Amino acid sequence: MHSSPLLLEEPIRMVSVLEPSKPSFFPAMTKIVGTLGPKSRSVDIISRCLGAGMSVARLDFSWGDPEYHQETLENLRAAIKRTKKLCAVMLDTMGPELQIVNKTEQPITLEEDTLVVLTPDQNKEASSKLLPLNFSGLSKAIKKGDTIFIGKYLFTGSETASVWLEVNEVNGDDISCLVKNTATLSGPLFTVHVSQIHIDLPSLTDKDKEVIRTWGVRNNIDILSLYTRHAQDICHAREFLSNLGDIKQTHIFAKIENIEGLTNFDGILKEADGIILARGNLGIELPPEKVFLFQKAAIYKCNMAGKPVVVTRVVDSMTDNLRPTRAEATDVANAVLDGSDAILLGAETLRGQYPVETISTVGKICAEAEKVHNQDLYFKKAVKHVGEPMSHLEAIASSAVRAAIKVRASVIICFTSSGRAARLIAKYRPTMPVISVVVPQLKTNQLKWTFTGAFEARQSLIVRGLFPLLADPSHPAESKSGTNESILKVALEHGKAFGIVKPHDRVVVCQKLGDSSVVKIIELED
Ligand SMILES: Nc1ncnc2c1ncn2[C@@H]1O[C@H](COP(=O)(O)OP(=O)(O)O)[C@@H](O)[C@H]1O
Ligand SMILES: C=C(OP(=O)(O)O)C(=O)O
Ligand SMILES: [K+]
Ligand SMILES: [Mg+2]
Repeated sequence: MHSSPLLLEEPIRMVSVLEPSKPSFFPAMTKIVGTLGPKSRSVDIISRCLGAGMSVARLDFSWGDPEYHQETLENLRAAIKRTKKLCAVMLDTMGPELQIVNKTEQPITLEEDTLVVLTPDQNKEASSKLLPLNFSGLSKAIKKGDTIFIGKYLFTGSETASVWLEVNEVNGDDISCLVKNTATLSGPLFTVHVSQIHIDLPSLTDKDKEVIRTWGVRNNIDILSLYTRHAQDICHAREFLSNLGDIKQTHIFAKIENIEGLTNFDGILKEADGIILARGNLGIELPPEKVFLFQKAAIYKCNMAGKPVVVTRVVDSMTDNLRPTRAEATDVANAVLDGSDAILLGAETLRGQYPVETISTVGKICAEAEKVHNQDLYFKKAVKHVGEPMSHLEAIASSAVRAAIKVRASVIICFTSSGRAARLIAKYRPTMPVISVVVPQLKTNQLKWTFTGAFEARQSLIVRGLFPLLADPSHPAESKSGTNESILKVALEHGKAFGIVKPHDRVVVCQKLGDSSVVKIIELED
């Protein structure tokens, strides 16, 4: 891997640190995924989250029933209507996640140096002596001396409510463990992580399939987040989706949670539409001094492949605090400089006290980091990596970005149907927003005629720098004629309303005229 010595544009003027960041009407180029739950499911709060810059909502089926998530989703839809802001929907599966259900929800205190038994008998009640696990195969996969981590669902790492256990003895299906630190586990659900073992459960479990087949299909989900250990996991999930009508278009994001996913990363990246670096679990699995290395190596590979990459667990402490720690604030900026497309918030929005403030704080940090990202160096690396001869579309996309930077365009407008052209432009990390104008196409499945475009538009809401606009379906006939003038007008109006296009600005447009793809530079009047 070639790593970059210069992620920052240098030298940074020291006084720029003291210049207040301009209040921006426009969100950061880096996208924010918010997990919706108890503290973020009313129409009012979701509207404010959208206003603060959330562009993807994650509904996590590791927890909650379909009716609960449906209610949240209906509220999201109402908030989208109210705010007129687009938002994609991500369904997160449970996969082979190990969990302990605490039916009584009474807090459980585990004392250092005492013993606790993990049992697969889920009829038992959780207590400080016995913890019922949702998996019966663990005793066969584990041995004396292994380490087990148990945390609150969406553990943040900053709470004192996580516990480390050391396996003392395996007795049939039961595992007796030594408690390494005193902690009180609270809440209805705890996540269990065992380092470096293979959990013999499919990545897409029967429960996940049921949720996708019913809830996912009913709601036309845009993105599926899949616990991934192997490229085959993605292929299987895609095959499963292919038989489910419209959601065969759903993008599959591979969530890399453990060493298996890390080892098979290249193959997974080839098959997936995007990658989520689940640093919560990975951060436990890897030695602390190696976490940054995986992050940088993985993001680089995603960037060069032109596939979106999402980083999780950035501002855990904002679950209970209005300000992030310095380490967290710096970590967000570094994730942007490393090249991530989006930041995923978990506990912060799901059960945190400040979901809206967290989104806006993370957005502000991202925006500052984007300003000093060394685009020039990045661009050269990306072009070199592609090599020559380039495909036509790759040449067009990179030229559009280069031209836009050279003429200081305020925005790039890209016409696209499949979304491919817009994603390729984003790959070259333009410093200005890209309005991806998705032009609907009429298609039929022999039963009915429908327009494509809505999926494609929403799916770009997780890509750095892309701001989709779904063109009016009354336009597609015109797009065939290749002029698109009236759609372009709408896109410019949209840019003006957003505050990113002003009179006399230069704009780069990428579109097809007849059979040729063209990049043109236009100078606006007033
Ligand atoms: N409806 C459209 N009108 C004009 N140009 C378009 C349209 N859709 C795509 N293009 C242009 O065609 C080229 C291929 O884009 P791409 O997104 O790969 O389209 P698709 O895969 O849907 O044909 C790009 O230059 C893009 O800007
Ligand atoms: C996002 C993560 O996991 P989960 O799906 O459990 O929230 C993570 O581990 O970083
Ligand atoms: K999950
Ligand atoms: Mg996790």
